[in-house]
Amino acid sequence: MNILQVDGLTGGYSRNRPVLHDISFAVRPGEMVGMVGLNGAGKSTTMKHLLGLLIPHSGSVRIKGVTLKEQPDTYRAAYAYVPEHPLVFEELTVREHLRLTAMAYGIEAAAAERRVQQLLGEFRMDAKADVFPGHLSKGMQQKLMIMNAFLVQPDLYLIDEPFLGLDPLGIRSLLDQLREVRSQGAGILMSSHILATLEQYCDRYVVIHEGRVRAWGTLDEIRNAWGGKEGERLEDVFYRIVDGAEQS
Ligand SMILES: Nc1ncnc2c1ncn2[C@@H]1O[C@H](COP(=O)(O)OP(=O)(O)OP(=O)(O)O)[C@@H](O)[C@H]1O
Repeated sequence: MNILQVDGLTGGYSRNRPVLHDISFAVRPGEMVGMVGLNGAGKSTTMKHLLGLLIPHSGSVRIKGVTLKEQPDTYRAAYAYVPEHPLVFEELTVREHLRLTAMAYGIEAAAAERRVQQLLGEFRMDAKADVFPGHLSKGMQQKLMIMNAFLVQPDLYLIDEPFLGLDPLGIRSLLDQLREVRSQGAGILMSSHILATLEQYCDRYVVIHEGRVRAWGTLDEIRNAWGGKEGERLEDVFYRIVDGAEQS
């Protein structure tokens, strides 16, 4: 069973002006899917539907086989979300954020402390463990969001443009951790404009353009569908897809 299944999703911010049209794609357990598209293509709007912040006008979003309406607790407990812009509580330190997340997800205290320590080390945040977010750099705040997600160890990771604020070591740590959770069976959906990095890590791609899926599958499948040459890079295929769409 797919961990995430999006079928014919039409939606957006107002009923009479949908932003997304008939979006379909899926994420399997143990798979990383890259979501790509130009500014305004509909990636964040898609994410908001997956998070349950927007309600589909038609079509459906299933996580672990259930819609948010059918089983809200199962649906919400199955994913962790890393937003593009960090959302932090000003009055909680880094460690307190992580403890709060552990409590909210019912993670046993001793196990949570061990994981927190590991994550602080992995993301080079030991020295900042007892610091308030207002005293962290933007990239460090982003690391806090990322550590929260890995602490929960969900079945599905939803990650919005993670690379822009992170330093090269932070990016490496994120990708290493994602590889590890993927090998343990988690599904990952990651949106990004950094196509060269996505290409190194993702198993499949969904290309969104003007609110519609223009291409979906492995790089080979997408290349074949768009008449690409063998070995052509994601960036070049992407360029032809959106350029072709503009001209059609
Ligand atoms: N809160 C909102 N209310 C109404 N329309 C919105 C809102 N947020 C985004 N939109 C519109 O929805 C469309 C898709 O935007 P979205 O934010 O999903 O794009 P994106 O692919 O995430 O772009 P980017 O790469 O710039 O983050 C755009 O036309 C945008 O103007």
